[in-house]
Amino acid sequence: MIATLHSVDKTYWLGKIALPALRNISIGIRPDCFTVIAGPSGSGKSTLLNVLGGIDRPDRGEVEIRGQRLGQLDDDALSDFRAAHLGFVFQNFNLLPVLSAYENVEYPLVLARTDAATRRRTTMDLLEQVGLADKARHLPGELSGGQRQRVAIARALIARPQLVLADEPTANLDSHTGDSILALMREMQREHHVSFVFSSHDHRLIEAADDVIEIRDGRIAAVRRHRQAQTSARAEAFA
Ligand SMILES: Nc1ncnc2c1ncn2[C@@H]1O[C@H](COP(=O)(O)OP(=O)(O)OP(=O)(O)O)[C@@H](O)[C@H]1O
Repeated sequence: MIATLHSVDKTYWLGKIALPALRNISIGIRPDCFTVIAGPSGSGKSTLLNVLGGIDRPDRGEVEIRGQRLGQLDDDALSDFRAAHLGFVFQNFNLLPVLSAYENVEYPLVLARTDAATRRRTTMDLLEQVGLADKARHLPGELSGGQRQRVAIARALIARPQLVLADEPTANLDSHTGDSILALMREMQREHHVSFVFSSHDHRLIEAADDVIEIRDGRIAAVRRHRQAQTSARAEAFA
């Protein structure tokens, strides 16, 4: 498993009123797979992704990514860990409005102090892969929703993460654009050999997934694994 949650609880408090969002969640995310966290509105999908991605800390239990227990990291170390190993895609794209498409994609490499020649090559390469090489100089405000999400996907992949987390990435797109974003994410997942984990109630995303983790009222309702992980299939081929 590339990531695991062990007995995770998370409760929000509104004054003295407890709102349990995750209750005793234990799951494993397989490497090289496309996993969907599915469930109705309010079931805890976003909370689960935030805890998995180290954006929020659980009240109880442990999150482990590539053997690193996130609970053992202080806030600075956790933020460095996220930058080095995780990519994020959000439903509202979260691009920096004053930076061009190129600069938005390049930004994580600037933070990582990658040299200029590598930055340029990697950024242009990814913009090409997401079909936006000709829009490199455009600001997010000059791009369509689908194009903005393509920029966000390129940005999520640029630091070569092993795990990309996407919170309802097609929710703000029409169904045709959503389909093309889904196809792009699938292609990128296979090409870059990363694991993608999405939250969604979009049935097309759920059908396209290797693994579906269903969540209801903060609890795991079902786990369906549709495809043998590529890594284990490869391992068997060499056995
Ligand atoms: N910051 C917060 N403060 C208080 N309660 C919260 C907060 N964030 C989420 N919740 C509550 O926790 C529960 C789970 O919310 P969460 O956003 O994880 O669900 P979701 O499945 O992602 O929903 P949606 O599909 O509508 O985005 C809900 O009852 C929600 O009201």
